[in-house]
Amino acid sequence: NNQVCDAWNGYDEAQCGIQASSLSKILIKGGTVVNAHHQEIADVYVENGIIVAVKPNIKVGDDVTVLDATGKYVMPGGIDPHTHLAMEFMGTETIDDFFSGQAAALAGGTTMHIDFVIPVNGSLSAGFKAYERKAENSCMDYGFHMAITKWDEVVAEEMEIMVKEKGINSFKFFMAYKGSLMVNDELLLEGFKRCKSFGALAMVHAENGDAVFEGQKRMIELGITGPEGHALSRPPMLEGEATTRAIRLASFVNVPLYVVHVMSIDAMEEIANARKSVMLSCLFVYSEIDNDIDRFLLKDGGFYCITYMVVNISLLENSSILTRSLKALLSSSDKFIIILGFPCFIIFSYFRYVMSPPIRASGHNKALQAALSSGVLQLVGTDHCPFTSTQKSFGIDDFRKIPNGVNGIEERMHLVWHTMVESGKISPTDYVRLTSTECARIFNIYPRKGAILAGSDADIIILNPNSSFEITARSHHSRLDTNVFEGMKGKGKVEVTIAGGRIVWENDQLKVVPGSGKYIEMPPFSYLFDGIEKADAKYLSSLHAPVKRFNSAT
Ligand SMILES: NC(=O)NCCC(=O)O
Ligand SMILES: [Zn+2]
Ligand SMILES: [Zn+2]
Repeated sequence: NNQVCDAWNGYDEAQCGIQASSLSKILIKGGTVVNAHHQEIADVYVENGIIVAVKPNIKVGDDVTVLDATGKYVMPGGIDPHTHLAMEFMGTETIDDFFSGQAAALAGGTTMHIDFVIPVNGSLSAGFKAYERKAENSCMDYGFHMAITKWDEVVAEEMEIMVKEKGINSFKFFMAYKGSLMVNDELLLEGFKRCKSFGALAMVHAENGDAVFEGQKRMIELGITGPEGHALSRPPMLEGEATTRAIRLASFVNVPLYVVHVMSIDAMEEIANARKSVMLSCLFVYSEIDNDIDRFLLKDGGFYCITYMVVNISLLENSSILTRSLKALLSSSDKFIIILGFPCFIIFSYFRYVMSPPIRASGHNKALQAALSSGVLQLVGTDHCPFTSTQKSFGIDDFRKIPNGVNGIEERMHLVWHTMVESGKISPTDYVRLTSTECARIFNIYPRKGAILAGSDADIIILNPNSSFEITARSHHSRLDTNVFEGMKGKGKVEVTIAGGRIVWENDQLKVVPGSGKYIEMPPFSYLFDGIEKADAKYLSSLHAPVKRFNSAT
C-alpha cells in the first residue's frame, strides 16, 4: 500500500510491507473481558468503530470477522497520558512523528495518547495550529495537553479559548529547564488560578530548575562533563522540593494537581503525605509513574541503567578508587560524588538513558511500584521522547546538551503487565485501571475511552498471558535506532490491537491508515473538581473566627 509506505518513510523495506486496515464488523469470542471495575468471560461485538454488545454467546452472520480469544484477556486499549511526538526540544526534534510514534504504540497495545502542545513563542493558538498540522497523519486517536511557558494577558485569554473551543482540559507547567520552558512561582500561581476557573487540570514537571542549574555548574567546575553529570546535577531532593512546593501552592489555590513522571521516593513521599494530610484534604494530587521505572525491575534489583552500569562495574572489580566511587554513587543517590575517569564504554551507553527527572539509583523503583499498587500513584505514562544516537551525541562534550528523553510508547503495556501483573503485585482489573481507565476518567473521556462497554469506542487489545515478548531496536516500530529496554523479555503479549474498530495489529503485522486517527476533545470539569466549591466555602467560613477575634482584640 503506497499511501502507507509513503507515510512510513524512515522505515526499512520489510517494515514497509504493512497494509491498510479496514473498518469491519468484529466478534471477539470467549475471552476474559476485563474492565477496571469487573472481569467476566464474554463475547464482544463491534460495528462501525463502536462496541455494540458485551455478553456471552453472541451470534453473528458470515460478514463478521471472528477472533477467538479463549484463554486470553480482552481489555481496553492503553491510553498513554504523556508523549512528545515531533517535539522541538533542546535544539532538535524527537525522531518519532505522530504517524511513526502512533504505529509503534498500536503494535504495543496503546490506542490513544495525549501529547503536549508546546506554544510557539509563547502563543498557545500558534502552538495549537502547529500541532494540528503535526497530527494530520495520525493513525490512532489522540488528545492534547498544553504547556504554559510565559505569562501575560494574551496567554490568560488563550487558555480560556483552548478549554472552551479547542478541547484541551489540562495545562503543564515546567518547574525545570531554566532558560527555556521553566516558569517561576508567580506564574505557577497565576496559572493554577486560571486552571481552576475553567475546570482544567494543572500538571507540573516537578524539579527545582534553579537548583538544577546550580548543580550543573558544580559538575562543570568539577570537570564532570560526561553523561554521568546529568543525574548527579539533579538529585532526588530537587524533585522532592519542587513536588512539595507545587502541592502546597495548588493547595493554597485549592485546585487539583497532576504531577507528571514521578521518578523518586522523595517526590512520591510528598505526594503520599499530601494525599493523607488533613491540611490538604480538599486537594487531589494525581500523579503518573513513568514506565521507565518499571522497566528497571525486569533486571535484578534497581533501575535498569544502574543495573547495567553495575554489570559493567563488576568487570572492574578491585580496580581502585574508581569502583569504590561508583558504588558509593549507586548507593547514595542524593549526594554529590566526584567521579574521575569514568570508563568510556559506560559513558557512551549512558547517553541513551538521559532523561529528566533522571533515572535514579536502586531502591526508588521498588518503592514507586509499591506506591502504584497501593494507589498513592495512579497512572503509568511513558514520556515517550525519543532521540537517536546521533541526536544524543550532540552532548558528547557537555551533558547539558544531550537532548533529554527516552522511548516507551510501544513497550509500556508489555512492561507493566510483566512487571506488575505477572509478578502478582496487581490484578488484571488494576492493570486496566492504571494503563487506561484512570487516564480516561482524569481527562474526562470515560466511558467513551478506557472501557469495554456497549457504546464505548472499539479500542481493544487481546493479550495472551502465556505468550512472551522480547524488546529489541531491530524489531520495534519506532524510528529510534536504539531502545532503552533492549533485550528485555517477559510474559504476556499483546497479540491483537483494534483501534477505532480496525484490526491494526495481528500476527505481528501492522495495518495502519494515515489520517484515520481522530482528535479527541476533552471537556473540562472532570470528577476531580467535584467538591471544590464546597471546600472553598469551608475555607472562607474558617476565616470568620480569626477575623472576628482579631477585630474584637483591636
Ligand atoms: N522527560 C524528558 O527527559 N524529556 C521530555 C520533556 C519532559 O517531559 O520533561
Ligand atoms: Zn517533564
Ligand atoms: Zn514529558
